[in-house]
Amino acid sequence: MKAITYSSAYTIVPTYECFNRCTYCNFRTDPGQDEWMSLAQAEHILQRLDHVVELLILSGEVHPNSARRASWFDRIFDLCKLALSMGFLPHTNAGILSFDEMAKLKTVNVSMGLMLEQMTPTLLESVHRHAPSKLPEVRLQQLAWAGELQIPFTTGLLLGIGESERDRIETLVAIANIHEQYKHIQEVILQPYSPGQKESLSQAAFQPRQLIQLIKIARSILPDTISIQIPPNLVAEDLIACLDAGAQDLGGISPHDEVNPDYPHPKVEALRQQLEPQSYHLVQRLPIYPQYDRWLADDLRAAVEHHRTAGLETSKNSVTYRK
Ligand SMILES: O=c1nc2n(C[C@H](O)[C@H](O)[C@H](O)CO)c3cc(O)ccc3cc-2c(=O)[nH]1
Ligand SMILES: C[C@H]1O[C@@H](n2cnc3c(N)ncnc32)[C@H](O)[C@@H]1O
Ligand code: MET
Ligand code: SF4
Repeated sequence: MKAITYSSAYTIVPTYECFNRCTYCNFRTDPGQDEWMSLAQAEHILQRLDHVVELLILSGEVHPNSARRASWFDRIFDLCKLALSMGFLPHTNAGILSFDEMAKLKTVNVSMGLMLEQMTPTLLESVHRHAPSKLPEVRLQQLAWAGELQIPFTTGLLLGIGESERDRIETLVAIANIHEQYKHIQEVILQPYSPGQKESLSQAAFQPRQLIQLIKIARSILPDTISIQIPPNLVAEDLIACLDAGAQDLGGISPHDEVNPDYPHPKVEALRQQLEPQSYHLVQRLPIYPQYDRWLADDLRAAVEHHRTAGLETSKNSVTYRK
């Protein structure tokens, strides 16, 4: 039996407003068109969650020069603090951050994330023409800063947005290189672009056959300690083939996929039933991988350790985490 991991997650969205206009996005609204999530609203939601460990804070972006940037950042910080105080483990992906913002968020997150997406600059003339946050060198710099700050980090590729096969390999090599320097990448998401209702791009989804091939290539480029994550709701009937190719993680399983709202996440029990007959054992993990616990400040490390021991006591399906 091979272990396949997932995280029991819930996603909150501080705001859907975003100054970028990625043509494949089904998430964003225009700046000023969305009311931000209040702490009271968040508390109301969080109080009702059962069996959720990870709180994923996923946000649209307010322009760094906007007068509202500071209050946007403060809201995200406060939401993380609230989540921690209620026993959840926060993982934030709020797009591009300043070094100072990233350093502050490290104090209230057990891990963070940002998709590198693709390194090729050609996309700046197509899907990212109106998305200043998607400059490849800016995103690569974010990964470097996360490394300098010793933040356990999740990144990944967005596939099928106009890149070539060679571009994908270059992006994987860029991730491997930055990890070589800082050793901070805990997982890489291979995210097939999947068309939704709201976007303007509206092209065919990334081909499963290509995804399976890419998982094998990624496995040969990335070190073994980096887990390859695939979203089960976007690969549907090809899930087992993806696992056979070397993917080991299914990411955060939450009631809604906020990024791909047209593709609901399968239930954990349904996934388990799909995996077990194929000799794959579904195991819950935390949003931080055990080898990074030592990078956390004392309060965060205590929260994580609480979950690791609680998990071992209450679930016969949980992993024996090794230090
Ligand atoms: O439900 C989702 N979770 C997404 N997650 C959540 C992710 O699966 C988990 O938060 C991490 O694996 C940590 O447990 C992301 C996290 C990142 O850091 C970067 C990108 C994503 C993308 C998605 C996504 O499209 N849908
Ligand atoms: C949270 C991450 O989700 C990815 N993302 C944004 N839109 C889509 C889509 N239509 N399909 C798949 N992934 C998407 C982006 O790479 C973003 O960084
Ligand atoms: N805006 C951020 C990004 O694209 C995170 C949310 S995307 C729906 O990287
Ligand atoms: S993908 Fe992220 S950066 Fe791009 S428009 Fe959507 S929310 Fe904004």
